[in-house]
Amino acid sequence: MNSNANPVSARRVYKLPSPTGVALSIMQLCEDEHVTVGQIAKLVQSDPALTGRLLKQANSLAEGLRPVMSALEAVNRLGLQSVRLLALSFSLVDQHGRGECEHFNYTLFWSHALLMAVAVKNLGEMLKLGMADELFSCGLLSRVGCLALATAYPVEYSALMARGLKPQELLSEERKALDTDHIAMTDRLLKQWGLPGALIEPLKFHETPEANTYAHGTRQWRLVYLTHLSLLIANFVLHPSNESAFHISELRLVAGKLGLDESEFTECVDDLLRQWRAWGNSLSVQVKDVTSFAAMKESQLRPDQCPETQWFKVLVAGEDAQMVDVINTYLRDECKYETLTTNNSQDALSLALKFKPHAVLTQGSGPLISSTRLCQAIKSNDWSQHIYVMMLLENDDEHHVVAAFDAGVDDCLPQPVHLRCLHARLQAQARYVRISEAWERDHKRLSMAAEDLAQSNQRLQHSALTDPLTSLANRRAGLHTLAQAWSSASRKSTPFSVISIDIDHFKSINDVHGHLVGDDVLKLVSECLQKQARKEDTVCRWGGEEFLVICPNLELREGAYMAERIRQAIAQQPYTTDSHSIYITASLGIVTWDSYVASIEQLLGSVDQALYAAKRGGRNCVAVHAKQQVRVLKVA
Ligand SMILES: Nc1nc2c(ncn2[C@@H]2O[C@H](COP(=O)(O)OP(=O)(O)OP(=O)(O)O)[C@@H](O)[C@H]2O)c(=O)[nH]1
Repeated sequence: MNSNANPVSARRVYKLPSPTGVALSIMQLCEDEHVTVGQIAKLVQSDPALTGRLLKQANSLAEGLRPVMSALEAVNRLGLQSVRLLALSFSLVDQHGRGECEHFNYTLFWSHALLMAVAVKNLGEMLKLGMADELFSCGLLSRVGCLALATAYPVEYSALMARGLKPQELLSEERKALDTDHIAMTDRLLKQWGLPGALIEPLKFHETPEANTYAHGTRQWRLVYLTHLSLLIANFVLHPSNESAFHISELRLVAGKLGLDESEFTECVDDLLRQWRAWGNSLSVQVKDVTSFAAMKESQLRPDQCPETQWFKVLVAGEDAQMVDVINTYLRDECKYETLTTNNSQDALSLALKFKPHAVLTQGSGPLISSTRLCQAIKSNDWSQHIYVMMLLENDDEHHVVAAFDAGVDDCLPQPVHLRCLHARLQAQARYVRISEAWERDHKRLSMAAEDLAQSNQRLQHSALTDPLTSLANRRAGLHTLAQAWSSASRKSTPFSVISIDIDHFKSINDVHGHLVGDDVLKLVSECLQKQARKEDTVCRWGGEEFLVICPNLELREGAYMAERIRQAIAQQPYTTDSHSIYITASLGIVTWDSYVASIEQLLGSVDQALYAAKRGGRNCVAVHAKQQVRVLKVA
């Protein structure tokens, strides 16, 4: 495809945030595998601001160590990879403090990014999830995709920003408008700049942690929640809202998921707020003067700081300018609502789209049809149908009232409007909005808790039935499978075979090479068994160095072949280290269900007898228990 055909993608090629000057030279020099610390330190020295910031970083990491005083010492202490990432990060902060994208708030972006940087670093270090400088850069650049979109598409992105989208709407709107989104852009840039892949991947889920597919509790999973928690902290500090109570409980919930208790978490947040302010001074990034997390929580929750109605937004649309003005002044000054007005009902819908009011007052003094149309339009859109629409009727006769309700209004008031009546009705609606928002929050919290519970139940169930060393089914799960196979075989009179495998002289492997090697040998044998088993077979660790393979629909003859194949596979796959190989063999017993076998215990007793016969027969061989007799099949 001709790239010029799409001006947006053409611009993308060269207009992205990138390091310049000394930082760029450092990044280029670091690509040379023979570069020395001295060469990098010399470059660092040529930029006094960078030297100062690296010294600060090097000294902050080294509690109790002698303070470093020179660029060379700082580079030595931090390491080349850290210096590279920090130089990149600082350069981006310096270069992109402002830009062309009119409605993109560059100051807020960096303030937020810096708070995320310190949060990811501090919490990540506390949770032992990575190296401090890598975590810092990862946090700082975790949303660099937003800056990239503002840089690459200043006009289009400015239009998106002007719409005041909710965070959860931003991604899809970016994709619609730009055919990409900030998460994809962040991913692309971080890969290009060489941040560690192990940090970049989990970062993709920092806004939507519930979408991650990592196993619960793994490092990757914890990194997802670490970056999500850092995002919540930064949002809480920098975007206080009337939903503070909800955000605080969300913060607690996520901190709890990461195993942080309340006081530990509060202390850590206070500490990172202090460091955020210090970094703000050093990087000339504007930060908020926040004293402590506890104080913030309190002030955000104090009713006098957040009047009960300040959050409630009303759009007043009507052609009678004087009346609109009177109503607006009353709602804004007396009722403390956030208001917006228009005298043109044609504009009202597009204004509603931007302003996202909780209520729309439409005045029917002009042709009633325009108010009715506005109401129909509001009620027919997904995004606006929940908005409370009140029509102010010039004439409250039966015909007009019915027509208004037919159009979908939620309420009507006759003119002249009694302002206190209007207020009372809007108050009732505000209460309703509050209750439904609280219900949604509770619902979300409950679903999160239910999801947690379901996950921990799953984990419990899994660990109750799984051998932790080999991840095979354990004895308990094996017994359950045996019972199922037994009942199916008795019902349908179909055969099933059980093969018992015991590693030969395993004790001496432990004695000679140590238990860790012994463990590895057990894992190797279990992998080998899984490879040899059919899809419908169950391989389980029966105990110690003994395994059981339960094979439905397998007759004795085929079972004996399979046992022999297993024996050979184990014998042909030694455990190898750099210095030596350990040759492993196993003895195997096999029995097939037959109607003369009275119980599972008897079946297990028979397979045991076969196994001991194989051991007595010289090991590394298969013995069969059939027709009340035991026979060694083959001695290797
Ligand atoms: N490394 C390791 N060793 C284990 C584990 N479970 C059991 N063992 C060891 O397995 C060894 C089994 O030894 P024995 O029962 O004497 O059997 P063996 O040495 O294989 O001898 P034969 O079966 O007669 O060939 C013991 O030393 C146990 O301590 C485990 O999970 N890891």
